[in-house]
Amino acid sequence: MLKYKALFLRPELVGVSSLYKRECLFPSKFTWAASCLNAVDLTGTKRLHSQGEIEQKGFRDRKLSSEAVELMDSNTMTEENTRQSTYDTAMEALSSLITSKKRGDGSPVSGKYTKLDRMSMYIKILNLEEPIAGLKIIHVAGTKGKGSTCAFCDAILRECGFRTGLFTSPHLIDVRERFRLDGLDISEEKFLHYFWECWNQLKENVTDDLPMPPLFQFLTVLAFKIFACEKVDVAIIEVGLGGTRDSTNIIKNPIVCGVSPLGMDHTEILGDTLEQIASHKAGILKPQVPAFTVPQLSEAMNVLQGRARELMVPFEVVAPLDGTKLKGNQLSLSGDHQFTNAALAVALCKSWLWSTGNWEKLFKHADVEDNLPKPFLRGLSTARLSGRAQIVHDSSGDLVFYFDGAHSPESMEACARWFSSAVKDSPNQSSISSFPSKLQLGKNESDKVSKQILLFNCMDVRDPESLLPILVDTCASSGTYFAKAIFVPSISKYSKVTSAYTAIPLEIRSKDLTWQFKLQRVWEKIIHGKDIVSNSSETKFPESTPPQRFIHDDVSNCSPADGHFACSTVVSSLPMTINWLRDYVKQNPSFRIQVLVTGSLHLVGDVLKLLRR
Ligand SMILES: Nc1ncnc2c1ncn2[C@@H]1O[C@H](COP(=O)(O)OP(=O)(O)OP(=O)(O)O)[C@@H](O)[C@H]1O
Ligand SMILES: [Mg+2]
Ligand SMILES: [Mg+2]
Repeated sequence: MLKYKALFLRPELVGVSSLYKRECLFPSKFTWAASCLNAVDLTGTKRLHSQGEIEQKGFRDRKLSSEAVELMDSNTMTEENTRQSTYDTAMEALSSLITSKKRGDGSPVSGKYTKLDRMSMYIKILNLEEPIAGLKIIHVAGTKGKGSTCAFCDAILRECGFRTGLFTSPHLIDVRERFRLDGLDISEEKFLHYFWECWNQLKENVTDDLPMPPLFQFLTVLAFKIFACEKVDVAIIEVGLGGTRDSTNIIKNPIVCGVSPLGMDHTEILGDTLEQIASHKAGILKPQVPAFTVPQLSEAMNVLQGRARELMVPFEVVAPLDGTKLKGNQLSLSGDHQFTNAALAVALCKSWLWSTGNWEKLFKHADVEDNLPKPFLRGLSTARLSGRAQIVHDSSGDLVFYFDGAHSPESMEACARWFSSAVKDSPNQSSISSFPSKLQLGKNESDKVSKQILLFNCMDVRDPESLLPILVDTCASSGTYFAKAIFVPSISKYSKVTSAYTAIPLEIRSKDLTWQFKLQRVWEKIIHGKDIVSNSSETKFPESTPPQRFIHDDVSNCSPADGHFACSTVVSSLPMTINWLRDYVKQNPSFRIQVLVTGSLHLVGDVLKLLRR
C-alpha cells in the first residue's frame, strides 16, 4: 500500500469531485480503490458509502493518469510522518472551528437556532440521541474544581471496576487529554476514527442555518460519540462554561449532578453577581435527579437550593473530606482545596453507585458505614490531572517547576497556598531572597539555597491587578517571597488547537510584548508599594535573556528610570527562558531554583511540553 496526502491530490486527477479522507491508501502505484478514498461521485456532493455503490459507479481500481502518478510520487509519505500529518490535519480541521465569537454566548450565531437547538440537531445527524439517553452520566458544573472532581470520580469508579469515560476541559498539550477511556487519554487511532466520522457526517449535513459547530460544541458531540461507541459504564462530563447554555447541557437524564465551588469568573458571559453565576450553574440540575454541592457563599447557595426545590431535586451539601478518612493515604491531587473536590467526588460516586444498583452489589458486606470503601481510597490516591498543582523536577534536580494553571482570583489564592506549602515541604529548604556570599555556603548539598521564581503570563481578558496581588499576599502570609518574576508570552494560542506533535522552535520569540510589560509594571508596583515606572521611561525590547546575575541581583539595584528592574524581567521567548534557567542551575550549583508557572493554562502546557523534550 502507498499512502498519499489528499491535501496535495487534486480530486479531478483521480476522477472524483472531492476527497473526504485527507490521506489515501493506494493498492499500487497505478490503480486506486475508491473505497480507500471515501470518494464522492463526479456529479456533485453525494457520498458513496458502500462498496456496492462504488463498484456500481465504476470507480473500483480505476487507472490513474500519468499526471496523477507523478504528482502523487512527489508526495509519498513515509510511515513516521504519515501518523503525524494525519493527526495534524485533524488539528487543522479543529482549529478551523475556532470562532472569534465570545465563548459561552448562547445567542444564535447565524440562522435561526440557538446553541442548544443546534447541539440537538448535530446529535440527531450523528444518530446519537438514543445512545446518549442510555449513558449513565455524572454531570459537573462549578467555577473551580470541576476537572479535579471529575478526575477523582473517574479514578474511584474505575477502581470499583467500571469502564469509565471522562470528558474535561481545557487540555494542556494535546486535545486528546480531554477524552479519557478507562483513565487513559484516548488513543490516537481511536481519536482519529471517531473524529473523522463525526467531521464527515456533519460536513455533509451543514446548511446556512446549521453551520459546522464551533470548537467546544464539536468536542462535546465527539465526547458523546466516543463514550457511546466505546460503551462506557459511566460517562463523567465536565461543563465547559456556565451550565444552562453550555453545550454539555443537552444531557437530559444524568444519574447525578455536582456543583463545585462557585466564584467570580467569566462575568462577561455569566453576569457579574454571584447570584447570576450560580443561576447559570444551577442550570444543569434536572427534575428529581440527585445533586450535590460543597459549602458556598450564601448568595450562591440560596440560588442553588431554590432551583433544587423547584425541580424537586434531592440536594445535599457535602463538607470537605476529613483527612483521617483517608486512612494514611494521600490525595493524589495536592492542595487543601482538593479535600473539597474529593468530598464532592465521593458523594457523586456513592450516589451513582446507589442509583445504578451497584452499591448493594459491591459493598453489601463491607464495613462502609463510616469508612470509605477501599476502591474509593485507591481512587482518591491515584486520580491525576496535569497542570494542577503539579511538581516536575527538571533533569538537574536543582531546577524544580511547580505548575498550576490558576487564572481566577479564587484559584490564584488556592495556588499560592499550595505553592507556599509545597516549597516548604521540599527537602533541605532554606529560602532566602538575596544572594548569599560564597563563604556562607558549604559544599554540602543540604546547604543549597532555594530561590522562588515566578514565571507568569495571563490572557489579556484577565485582571493582573487582582491576580498578582493575591498571589504575592497569600504567599507572603506564609513566609514565601519570590526572588524574581519573569513575564513571558505563551506560545500556544487560543486560536489553534495543539497536539503533542506541534513542535516549538527554539528560537521562537514574540514581537509584541506590550502585555508582558504591563504585567511587569503591575509587579513592580506591588513590590515597591508604588508605581515606580514613569510613563516616560522607555521599556527596552529584550534582545535576549538577562545576564545570569539577574537571579541573584539585589533588589536595591532597581533603577527603573534607566530601564533596569531588579525584581522582574520580560523575556520574549519561552524556550530561551527555560534554557537560561537550566544554564543557571548548572553554573550555580549552590542554588536550587523553584519556579512557579501560573496564570495561564497555555503557559503551563507550553512549559510542560518544553520540559519533555
Ligand atoms: N475547590 C477549589 N477551590 C479553589 N480553587 C480550586 C479548587 N479546585 C481547584 N482550584 C484551582 O483551580 C484550578 C483548576 O482546577 P480544576 O481544573 O480542577 O478546575 P476547573 O473548574 O476544571 O477549571 P477550568 O475553569 O480551568 O476548567 C486549580 O489549578 C486550582 O488552582
Ligand atoms: Mg473555568
Ligand atoms: Mg476544567
